Amino acid sequence: MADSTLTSLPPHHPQCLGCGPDNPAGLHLAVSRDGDSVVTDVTFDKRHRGAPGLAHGGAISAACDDLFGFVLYVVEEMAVTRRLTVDYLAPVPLGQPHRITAGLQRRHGRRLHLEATGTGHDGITRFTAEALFVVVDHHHFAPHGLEADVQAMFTRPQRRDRKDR
Ligand SMILES: CCCCCCCCCCCC(=O)SCCNC(=O)CCNC(=O)[C@H](O)C(C)(C)COP(=O)(O)OP(=O)(O)OC[C@H]1O[C@@H](n2cnc3c(N)ncnc32)[C@H](O)[C@@H]1OP(=O)(O)O
Repeated sequence: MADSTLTSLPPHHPQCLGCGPDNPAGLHLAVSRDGDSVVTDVTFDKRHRGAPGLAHGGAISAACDDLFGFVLYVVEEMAVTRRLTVDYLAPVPLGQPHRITAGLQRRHGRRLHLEATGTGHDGITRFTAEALFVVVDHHHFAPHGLEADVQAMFTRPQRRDRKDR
């Protein structure tokens, strides 16, 4: 991504499956904010193979889910996935970059309705996704992780946004 209007966002945490730089099995998504949307350019490779030469649907789903987790930086709420739906419109070839764009479609109380679109650099939209996230507080995470990590996650959006693209 080299667009000048984008603001890069920090990973959820270093070991996150979607965006963690230290997760050897991760997708290593680099995510930026573009207004009220978030974007990432993902290139699936042989680790993400489903059918020969094509990305596994679960890998595509994971990329969408994690990107939805970055809309939370825009909404400035912590929330988790309650429901995720992916429409696989066309096979996604390995080795070809796809830009996924996600944003908030509407909010009802704790319910955040999110939507995403994945389009190849050839202009073909190959998948779309919708999700229901439910707003939670730090008690949701605290029993399962280090308290410091949880607190960092809650304060990071405001502290670590940076303009560098
Ligand atoms: C270190 C930090 C790292 C943080 C790192 C963050 C990384 C982000 C990564 C991407 C995101 C993920 O993968 S998250 C991981 C995968 N997801 C999870 O593990 C979540 C597991 N599920 C849960 O914990 C729970 O079900 C919750 C918290 C989602 C919701 O439980 P709850 O709090 O009891 O809420 P509940 O009453 O059931 O539902 C809330 C509201 O939603 C409505 N609702 C519920 N289901 C539906 C539905 N299918 N369609 C419509 N509406 C629904 C209910 O009617 C209610 O409306 P009303 O009464 O309010 O009107």
